[in-house]
Amino acid sequence: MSAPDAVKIGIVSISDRASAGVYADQGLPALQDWLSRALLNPIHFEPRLIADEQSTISQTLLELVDTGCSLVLTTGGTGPALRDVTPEATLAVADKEMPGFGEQMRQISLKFVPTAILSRQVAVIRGSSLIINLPGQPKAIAQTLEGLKDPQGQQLVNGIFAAVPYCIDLIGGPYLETDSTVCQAFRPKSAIRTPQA
Ligand SMILES: Nc1ncnc2c1ncn2[C@@H]1O[C@H](COP(=O)(O)OP(=O)(O)OP(=O)(O)O)[C@@H](O)[C@H]1O
Ligand SMILES: Nc1nc2c(c(=O)[nH]1)N[C@H]1C(S)=C(S)[C@@H](COP(=O)(O)O)O[C@H]1N2
Repeated sequence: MSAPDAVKIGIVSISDRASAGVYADQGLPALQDWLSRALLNPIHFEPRLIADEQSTISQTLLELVDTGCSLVLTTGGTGPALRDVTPEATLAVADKEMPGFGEQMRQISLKFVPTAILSRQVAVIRGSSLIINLPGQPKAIAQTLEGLKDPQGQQLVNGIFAAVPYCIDLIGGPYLETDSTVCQAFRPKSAIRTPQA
C-alpha cells in the first residue's frame, strides 16, 4: 500500500476574547485534536488565532490558501452579534460558494441546540482550497464535523466531514483518507483509489 498523501490544513480560531487572552483558546486544540483523530494522512497544521475583524479574517484566509492549504477550517464569529463577521470575510475571498456544508451543519447542530439556526456559517472554494466555517463553541467542532452517533457508534446524522475528502479530490487536492471509526468518508465508487502494491 502506498503511504497516504501529506496535507496542509489551516485552522483559524476567530474570537475577540481568546485572541486578547481573556480566556484560553479552545478552538485550535479542538480542531487539531479532531482532525488528527479523523485523518490517516500526515498533516501539517497552519494555526492562527485572530480577533473578529473582517479584514484580518479575509487576509488570514488568503494567506493560508496562498501557502498551499487544501483545507481551511475556521471556528467562531458566525452568529448574529455585531462583531460576528466570519461568513462575510469568507464570502469575500470565494470563487464559489458551497451551500450544502452550512445547510448540513445547521441540521446537525439542531439535534444539539435550538440556537443552531443562529449560525450563518458558509463554505467556499478558493483556487484549490476548501474553506469551511464552524461555530465558535469548542464542542460544536466535533459535533458538526462528525455528526451524531447512537451509543453503539451507529451514525444517526452525517457530519459534514464525510463529504470533505471527495470535495478536495474534485478541486485537485491530496487524497484524504479517514479513520472510519471517527468519520466514514464517502466517495463514489469510481473515485475510490485502489490500494497500490
Ligand atoms: N476560541 C474559543 N475558545 C474557548 N471558548 C470559546 C471560544 N470561542 C467561543 N468560546 C465559547 O463559546 C461561547 C460562544 O462563542 P461566541 O463565538 O459567540 O463568542 P463571542 O461571544 O462572540 O465572544 P468572543 O469572540 O470573544 O469569543 C463563548 O462565550 C465562549 O464561552
Ligand atoms: N453544534 C453546535 N452548533 C451551534 C452552537 C452549539 O453550541 N453547538 N451554538 C449556536 C449558537 S448559540 C450561536 S450564536 C451560533 C454562532 O456561534 P459563533 O458566533 O460562535 O460562531 O452557533 C450555533 N451553533
